[in-house]
Amino acid sequence: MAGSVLRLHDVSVVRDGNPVLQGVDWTVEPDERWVILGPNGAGKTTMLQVAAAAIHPSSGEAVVLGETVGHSDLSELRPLLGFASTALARRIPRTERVLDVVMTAAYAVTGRWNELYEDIDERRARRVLSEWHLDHLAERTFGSLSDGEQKRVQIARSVMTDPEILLLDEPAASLDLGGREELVQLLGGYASDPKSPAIVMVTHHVEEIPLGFNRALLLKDGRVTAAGPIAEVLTSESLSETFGVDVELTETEGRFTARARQATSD
Ligand SMILES: Nc1ncnc2c1ncn2[C@@H]1O[C@H](COP(=O)(O)OP(=O)(O)OP(=O)(O)O)[C@@H](O)[C@H]1O
Repeated sequence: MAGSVLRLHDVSVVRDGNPVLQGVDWTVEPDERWVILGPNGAGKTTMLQVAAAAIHPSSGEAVVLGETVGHSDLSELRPLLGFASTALARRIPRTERVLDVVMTAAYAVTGRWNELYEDIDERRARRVLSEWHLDHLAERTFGSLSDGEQKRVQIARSVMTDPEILLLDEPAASLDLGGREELVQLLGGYASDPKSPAIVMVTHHVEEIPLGFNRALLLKDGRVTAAGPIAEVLTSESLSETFGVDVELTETEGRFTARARQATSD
């Protein structure tokens, strides 16, 4: 689509009387891949929920894929918004066949089911499974997969409908080193493909930022402390300020690591 995929203008979200997001301005363009970082409770998941049009701003304006949230019927947009989170994954029946977990994402799009669609959807689901290194697991049940495999299935499901924006809430959480690296590598390949949609990923760890991610947004207490090109925004200083810890950030060949600096005694 032409134009921005997401535009937030002076967005605030109040929950239980508490400001969770305050005065957020943010624009996401189709070729951008964003990482959102910030301390626990900073409002990261809430940002994704606004971006997914799952919640309305308490004030300000959110425009998702050209439609203003709260002023338009967004049901037609749903298939164009890919979303993967642990909360969503909990709703997937453990006994469901992996192929069906991915393929059912398409039912919501077509809203119908006949042999022609079955064929097209199954072929697409198998192709998506293969892209996420899951083809050998297509006939297994979701509950029998490892955490890493389940995470990849969630992402495969969220890209099945060929979305225009992909929103990922902590996709590498709870993965061991091998699982994390496999996922980060696959996400890196996906993010680097110009045909891929805009991507927004929330994470707690800079180590989980895949190659190809080109924008970063830092949140603290519901406010954006920095947003823009990743090389400008992700610095030792900005992370230290946002997390309230004296942090040293290192970048090696496009991947990041962060650690707290040792306190020095005078
Ligand atoms: N449904 C809700 N009702 C009341 N408060 C909420 C609700 N959802 C979130 N909050 C509060 O809003 C704040 C931001 O929550 P959010 O989940 O967006 O933060 P986060 O940055 O994703 O946190 P974490 O890193 O811990 O996942 C928190 O203080 C949280 O307790």
